[in-house]
Amino acid sequence: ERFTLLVLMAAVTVALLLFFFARSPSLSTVVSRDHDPLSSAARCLPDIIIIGVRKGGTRALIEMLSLHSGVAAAQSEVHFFDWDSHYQRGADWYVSQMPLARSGQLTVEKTPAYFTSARVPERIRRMNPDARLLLIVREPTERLLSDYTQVFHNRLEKRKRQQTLETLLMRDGELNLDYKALNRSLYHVHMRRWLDVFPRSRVHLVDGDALIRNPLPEMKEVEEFLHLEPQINATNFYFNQTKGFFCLRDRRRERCLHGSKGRKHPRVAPEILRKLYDFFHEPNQKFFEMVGRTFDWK
Ligand SMILES: Nc1ncnc2c1ncn2[C@@H]1O[C@H](COP(=O)(O)OS(=O)(=O)O)[C@@H](OP(=O)(O)O)[C@H]1O
Repeated sequence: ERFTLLVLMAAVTVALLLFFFARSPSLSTVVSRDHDPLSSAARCLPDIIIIGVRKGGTRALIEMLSLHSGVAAAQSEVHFFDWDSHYQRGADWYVSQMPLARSGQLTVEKTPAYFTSARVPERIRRMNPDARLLLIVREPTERLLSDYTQVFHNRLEKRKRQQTLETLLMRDGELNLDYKALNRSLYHVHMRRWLDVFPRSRVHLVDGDALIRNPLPEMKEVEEFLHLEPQINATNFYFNQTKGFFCLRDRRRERCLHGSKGRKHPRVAPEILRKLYDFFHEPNQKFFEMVGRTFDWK
């Protein structure tokens, strides 16, 4: 009788054990959940900052970079180093604006206004001298026209009075050097301040015109600069005929940039265009010399 009882108890125990293991996650699942990187996600200071240029393709760059599993990207422009009201809130506030990053992921934010803001390079250096900086540049006249178009649409939304490009750009038959959109395309003026503070090796230049035409080679260079495992590949991009731009694809979804990217630029009189190309020729050469590479600009 005692033997039967023992056999019965053993059978119940085995049944219970089988039932338990069938319903519970396997040991390997438990272990991997313990090490689930998501559980150790945290916000931290950015390792990478996309400093500009405005209208250079900064949104495309950060979106393309976030295709990489090793990158966590801030969604909106933080304006920490260029807006005093934000800067005064301190590093804790800055960190609170960053995305959750899993251990080993690099955090990136983009604020294109940093590039032309005089106090920013030193402020970044003080906070993180090891920050890696990405600067995406675009042919200066094209960038100026994109800048004008952006302001035009902002004013349209706010129902403000519009000004033609000619009124802003020309003064007494000459280019108006006080026009902000023109000044922002004088890359060497702004770059000087960055190179006074950061070694050239800390700043990687992305060719914004090339990124529009064919994003993959530019992104491979970015991966290399950031010492990221090569991951971004041709399947991450597809050309959208309607939009006229490359859109992005990852395991989760396909997406194009917002409609505010890729707007039609104003038609400009050929003689004004000529003036602009002539005007930018010398500053461009200075920029090329400063950064040690050339771009295929007019
Ligand atoms: N893939 C893709 N899709 C859409 N747009 C693209 C893409 N790659 C680069 N671009 C170019 O990005 C330009 C906008 O630059 P930014 O994102 O730096 O603008 S902003 O300063 O943040 O407002 C925007 O300028 P405009 O064409 O003048 O609108 C685009 O030409």
